[in-house]
Amino acid sequence: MIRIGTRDSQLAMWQANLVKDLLTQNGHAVELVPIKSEGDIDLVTPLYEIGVQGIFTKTLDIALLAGKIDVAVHSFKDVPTQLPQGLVNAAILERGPVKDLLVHKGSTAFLDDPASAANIATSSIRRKAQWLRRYPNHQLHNLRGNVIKRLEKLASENWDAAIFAAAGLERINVRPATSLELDWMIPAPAQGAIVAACREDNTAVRDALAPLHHTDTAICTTEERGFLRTLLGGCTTPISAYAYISNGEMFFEGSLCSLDGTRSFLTTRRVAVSAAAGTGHDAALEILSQGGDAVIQEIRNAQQR
Ligand SMILES: NCc1[nH]cc(CCC(=O)O)c1CC(=O)O
Repeated sequence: MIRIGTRDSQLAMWQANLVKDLLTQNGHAVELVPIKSEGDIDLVTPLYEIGVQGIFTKTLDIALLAGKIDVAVHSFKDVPTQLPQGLVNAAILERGPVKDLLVHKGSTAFLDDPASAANIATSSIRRKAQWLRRYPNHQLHNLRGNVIKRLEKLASENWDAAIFAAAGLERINVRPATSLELDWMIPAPAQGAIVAACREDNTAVRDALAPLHHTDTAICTTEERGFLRTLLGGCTTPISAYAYISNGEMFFEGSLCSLDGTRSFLTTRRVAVSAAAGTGHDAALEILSQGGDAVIQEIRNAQQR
């Protein structure tokens, strides 16, 4: 029996059920194990020694390390670039919707006029920075919680719109008709991809997960996360990256924005898939050498306050 741990948000359940269905189709016996909260899990080893990071992923990672579950399913964009010791990303599933969406309330006139005023909700500093760069006069508001809570909050507030990952809304079938894709906004590294992690030494589960691995998605998200790792590491950051593969080539774009959106760096790469490894790292070094290092220092200082 393969035990898949899942948190109880609708998106987490959807993702865990996808992995369950795929494993079941391959003849495995699978059960879902609800993981309540960090407080419920007793562990002898202190967290800082395990090296678990990642606000959305650590509860499941701890359950994996404690042997309470065999598989943890995560939104790959929530997974720190530095994995806890003893765990592996055994399968990176084929990517779903990648882009960010604007959920609005019927009117989007404020999008066409750069001098317009509007109230836009998002707690992501990546989305804030890119938005302010394009619409410097708009007012941004914090909006936290799971997808359903955020949609409810948007409806109850006097805001014009809020920004969501397309994957989060479309997978659980709650994308409102009043929404549009932000084709100009570069997504978070690994947005729209799902990863199934397990213990490094659990060869039976690694073998079971191997057929779920999607090579092109893995190549692209590895470079996106490499870009993030070289620039800053695992914190939430105004760092975006997106890569896709077409006709044997990988097209990569990565950007870094200052928190207020006034300065931004963009770099693009086009490489043969066979030479993709290191593209994200290389792109990050270019941005650092062109003045991005000063922006990164500002972000670090702001996060220490
Ligand atoms: N930050 C939380 C989070 N982690 C993954 C998703 C959506 C699914 C995905 O991008 O894979 C979301 C919600 C959002 O950003 O709106």
